[in-house]
Formats: sequence, structure tokens, C-alpha cells
Amino acid sequence: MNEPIEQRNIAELQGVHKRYLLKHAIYGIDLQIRKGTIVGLLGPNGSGKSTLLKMMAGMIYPTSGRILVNGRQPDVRNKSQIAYLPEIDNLYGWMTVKETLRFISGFYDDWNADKAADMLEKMELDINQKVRSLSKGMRARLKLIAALSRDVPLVLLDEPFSGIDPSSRAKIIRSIASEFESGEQTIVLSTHSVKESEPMFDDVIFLQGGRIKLYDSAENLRAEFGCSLENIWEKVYV
Ligand SMILES: Nc1ncnc2c1ncn2[C@@H]1O[C@H](COP(=O)(O)OP(=O)(O)OP(=O)(O)O)[C@@H](O)[C@H]1O
Repeated sequence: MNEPIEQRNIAELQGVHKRYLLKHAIYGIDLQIRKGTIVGLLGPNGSGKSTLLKMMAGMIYPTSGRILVNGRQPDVRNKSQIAYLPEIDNLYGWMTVKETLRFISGFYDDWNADKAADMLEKMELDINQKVRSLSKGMRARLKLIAALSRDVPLVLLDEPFSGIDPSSRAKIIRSIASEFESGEQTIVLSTHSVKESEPMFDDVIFLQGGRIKLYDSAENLRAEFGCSLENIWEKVYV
């Protein structure tokens, strides 16, 4: 027997519209995010990726429409459901890597210390180094560890690879894919690194001007267009 729709989806958006003062960022989006998948959120600058992720994280609210994560409207009260990695750098420079992770872990009952230790090793970070002396790419790795070390149903990553060089990016993507517990967690990840990220995506959303241009499984999209997601990007946006 098929599962009811609401149990198959970790998040549902219905007619979601977002306006910042006079600027329309998202236009009436309907979306269902399947549980246990890694979803790529793709689109050019200003297409609405960060706005969509912030609304799903409960950081900002839709102007109209409805968002449900695990059946509840996201806000500060259901932070136990959602890990969110913002595009901005929100780390304290005076802390070491170890202190940063200890500090962040104190906020969350769902912190998985084993996972954090494992990722620290894979991401090759020195736990005694001060955050202020880390390179941009190293800081990006630390932010990623902070988001991925929580045992939550939904992980939202906004541009997690910005500042990370291409070879490290590929390595980190493999590490995310290996840490990912299919069935337990869902990851929605915005990125401009389509080529490197492509192998880990189950589903892909192409946004354009605040609207969904394409949304399907990566497999269906590749079959329909007869090419890679990277080439679909070129067909859609260039
Ligand atoms: N706080 C804000 N106030 C006013 N307009 C905003 C604000 N945040 C975003 N916007 C506008 O909303 C639209 C979508 O922006 P958003 O940051 O969501 O896009 P994005 O796809 O994440 O872009 P990028 O790839 O550059 O990060 C843009 O036109 C942007 O200028």
C-alpha cells in the first residue's frame, strides 16, 4: 500500500510567496520535499534560493502561503527539526575549532559528537587553530561540520561550498554523501557547484526569478534532457 503523502514528505510548501518591502523574491511556489533525499537547489544569483531556505528554516516568514516541516510551521520553536547553514559567516574568530564546536553543541540536544569527530578528521581541521586564522575554505568546512553533526530530520545548507577549492569540494561532497543516513535525514542544498554536486543529488529544483523552472529526480531530468545536470543548467539559464 502507498504511504500517505504527508508521511513521504519532510517539507511541503503551498502557494508560498515572499516579498521584501517592494521586491518580490518568491512567487507562489508549491513544493514537496521527499523524506530521505538529497535535494539540489539550483539557480542563478537572485533567483530566490537563500530566501526559500531561510523560510524553510523559520528564519523569515512567507508573505503568503504555507510551509510545513514534519507537519509543523517552521519557527524558532522547532529548531530540533532543522539544521540550517547560512550563507553568511557566523563564527567567532577568537574561538578555536574545538571551542566553536563545543559552543554550538551546547545549543542542541541532538548533537552527535561521534559524527562531529569523524567529520573533523575527514575535513582535516586542526581543532586547536583559532577560527580567525582559518582560511575561507577551512571556515566553510567548520560551518559544514556544525550543520551536519546534528541528528535532525532536515538539514538546509545555503552555498556550503563557497570558498572551498574544487578538489577539496569533491572530497567534502563525498564525505557528505557518506555521512548521509538515507531514510533518516533529508538535505536541501543550494549551490553553484553543479558539476561536483551532481552525483549526490536525488532530486533537483531549478529556480528562476523566484519561480520553479524544473523540479524532478536527477535521474528523470537527465533522461528527459539527455545530458548532465550541468548541461541542463546551461540549457535552462544560458
Ligand atoms: N533582505 C532583503 N531585502 C530586500 N530584498 C532582498 C533581501 N534578500 C533578498 N532580496 C532579494 O530577493 C531576491 C532573491 O534573493 P536571494 O538571496 O534569495 O537569491 P539567491 O538565489 O540566494 O542568490 P545568490 O545566488 O546570489 O545567493 C533578489 O532579488 C534579492 O535582491
